[in-house]
Amino acid sequence: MIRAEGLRKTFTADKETIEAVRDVSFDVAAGEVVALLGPNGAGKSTMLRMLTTLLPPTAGSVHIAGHDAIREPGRVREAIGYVGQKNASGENHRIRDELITQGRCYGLKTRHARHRADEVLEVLGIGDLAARNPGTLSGGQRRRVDIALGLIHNPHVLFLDEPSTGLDPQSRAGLWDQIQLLRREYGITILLTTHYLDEADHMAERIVIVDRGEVIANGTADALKASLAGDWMQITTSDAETARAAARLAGRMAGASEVTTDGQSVRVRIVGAEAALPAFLRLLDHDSITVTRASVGRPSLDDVFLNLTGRPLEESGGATATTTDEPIGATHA
Ligand SMILES: Nc1ncnc2c1ncn2[C@@H]1O[C@H](COP(=O)(O)OP(=O)(O)OP(=O)(O)O)[C@@H](O)[C@H]1O
Repeated sequence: MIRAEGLRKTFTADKETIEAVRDVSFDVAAGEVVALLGPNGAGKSTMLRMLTTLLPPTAGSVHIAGHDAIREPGRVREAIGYVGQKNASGENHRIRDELITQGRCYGLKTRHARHRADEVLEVLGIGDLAARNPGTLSGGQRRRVDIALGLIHNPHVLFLDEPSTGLDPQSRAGLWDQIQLLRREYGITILLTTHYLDEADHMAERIVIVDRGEVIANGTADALKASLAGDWMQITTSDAETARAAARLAGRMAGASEVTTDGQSVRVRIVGAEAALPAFLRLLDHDSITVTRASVGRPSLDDVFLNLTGRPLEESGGATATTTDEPIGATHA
């Protein structure tokens, strides 16, 4: 449904050349929800603007729903909805009227535009706001109006540029549910950009990680975590010296890639942590090391980004506030 091949964009500002997007290629299948995840300035918005015909690429090609975005921009615009970072609605018109006007701009007959306006308001859970002016809405409600505007002409593909930036956690969760519902109701293909790890993890079936204008990884969250970061196991001992002795044992285990201690605790990044933990506990027992707590867990997407780039997404201008490693089990000795 979406195909980008060898996409490049070079800007010139103050005699400086900025390679915002460098040789990017990826596909999105019909009905998929894919997130472009990367820190501020990674090139996500620039990619989206090229995919949606708003910006001509310096090189490369874009096909959406079988249409060439450079040669047939009109056909592409008919097939897509685009929700940018800024609010799309004005301040002073009633929401339903604004939706109908937008539908008319897309060539819908007035009756059809009214019907679609009611339908999208209902699907997005904002039917009761139809007569309100956008200026009176909360951030989360207003973002839903933006999405309603992007959906009015019943597009095959919806592009969302940072859909939940600036929203509180409750509004973000509500918006995610609505976007999932859209996909279930309409089978719509969705490509969103985000610098929130939890948004990519929660929303997307596949994640394309971008950094400095390039795609550095592409896969499901589970596959990226499994292949690029490894599971972890953690134990707590009686004191710091014992923890250091346990860490030395962990370092000798097959598949252990990173061993760290923090006071009485030892954390080990290891392939197949669930299977490795009993073996580790047996080694510790053999050396008479008492363990008071043991757990295993999966890495977060932040670990994936760190492994790929050598720096955490947060330091790179991404947001990790609500993301932590996911525990997959814990035992107490
Ligand atoms: N019109 C422009 N002129 C010059 N440079 C630009 C222009 N638009 C974007 N850039 C630069 O291109 C790079 C990529 O910007 P882009 O907005 O695509 O990143 P992003 O990943 O969407 O970031 P954010 O998450 O902050 O929105 C940045 O270095 C940016 O400063």
